[in-house]
Amino acid sequence: MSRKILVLPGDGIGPEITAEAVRVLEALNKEGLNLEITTGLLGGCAVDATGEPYPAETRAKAEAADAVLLGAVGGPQWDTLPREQRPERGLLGIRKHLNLFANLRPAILYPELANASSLKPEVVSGLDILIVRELTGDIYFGQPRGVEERDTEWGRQKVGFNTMVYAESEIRRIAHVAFQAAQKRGKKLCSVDKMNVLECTQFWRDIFEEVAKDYPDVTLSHMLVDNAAMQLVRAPKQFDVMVTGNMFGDILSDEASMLTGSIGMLPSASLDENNKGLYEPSHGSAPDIAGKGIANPLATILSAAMLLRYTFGLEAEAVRIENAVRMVLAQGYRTADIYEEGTRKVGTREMGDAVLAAL
Ligand SMILES: NC(=O)c1ccc[n+]([C@@H]2O[C@H](COP(=O)([O-])OP(=O)(O)OC[C@H]3O[C@@H](n4cnc5c(N)ncnc54)[C@H](O)[C@@H]3O)[C@@H](O)[C@H]2O)c1
Ligand SMILES: CC(C)[C@H](C(=O)O)[C@@H](O)C(=O)O
Ligand SMILES: [Mg+2]
Repeated sequence: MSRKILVLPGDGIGPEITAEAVRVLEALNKEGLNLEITTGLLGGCAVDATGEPYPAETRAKAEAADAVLLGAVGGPQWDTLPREQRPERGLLGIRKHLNLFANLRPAILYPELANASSLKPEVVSGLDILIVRELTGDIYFGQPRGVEERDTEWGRQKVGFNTMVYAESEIRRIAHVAFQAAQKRGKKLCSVDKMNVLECTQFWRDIFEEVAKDYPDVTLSHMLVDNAAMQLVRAPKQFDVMVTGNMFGDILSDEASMLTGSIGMLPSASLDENNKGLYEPSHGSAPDIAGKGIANPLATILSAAMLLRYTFGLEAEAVRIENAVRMVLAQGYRTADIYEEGTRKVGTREMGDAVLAAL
């Protein structure tokens, strides 16, 4: 049986960075992994071609695939479209459609990038955090949402609103993913919420306390999100696995990426209950550098490693890719975002070449 991978390059730097990850997968495929790689449209490029950010053809391809590798979607040229047609809706659409509720975002500092980190080397050296972000609930999807005219305490006027909502079953299933991840790592889980203000997240905390009884070997702690944002830059190594809702996870994972040197280093896996997954760098389409051939492809290449690990159980091949990335960093190859004096500045394609050579 072939292993079916759907590649969705998307917009901006998406096609440039996925091309390098696909070259890595194809190189390994020559050794008989039986990967069957097809491509499709998601995001702004899909809107331009079909009028929809997540067209029916892509939905069918996504259903048929075992795993999806995504570049990134979005860009200013689509920001003024009606909301339903914006590229980001395509991304939210595929996450919801495939039930990809568990988003794993590992923030690992490679020793060679200690000086590229936003923090002092002694504060970050050896950093290895896993952020588990719930991905298909929260204020991102909650109803009601919109803009409408209402009577308010300041008179009748237009009001914008979104709703933060989590069902008990949604909290339980992400809690199990997080506790099990913690069991495999340092047996320490920090759940991040805003229970001092938001009922929804008090409920989140209460459910986590209940689920904790199933995992007596894991130490559960709780932290308010504002403090967590501060602690991440003060003393990030206090964390091992962090778990939080969709919106807080979005923000904290971008913050954590800078501890690793660049957002161009942070891969991610978005999984359903059966390890069908979508794999993508945590960053966006970077319109400011798109088409210049200078984007860092390593987050996408590392996402391809996660794809082999989580969807196909190909641990040895995943480790090979990760070791190749370590090797190119040790050899001094740097894209502009992680460049420092004394290293070799390369573009997207040359970085891909270096990873292939290291493989
Ligand atoms: N998963 C996704 O598809 C995704 C994620 C985030 C943002 N977006 C979309 O991307 C567009 C741009 O968003 P943004 O500017 O806020 O965030 P962004 O992550 O695209 O860019 C933020 C900054 O990081 C830099 N950067 C990002 N990836 C890089 C890489 N691989 N190598 C080097 N530098 C990199 C960019 O040049 C920019 O300066 C928006 O339309 C947004 O909605 C998509
Ligand atoms: C583009 C956007 C919808 C997306 C999100 O907020 O989830 C992105 O920021 C991410 O982190 O994957
Ligand atoms: Mg984000």
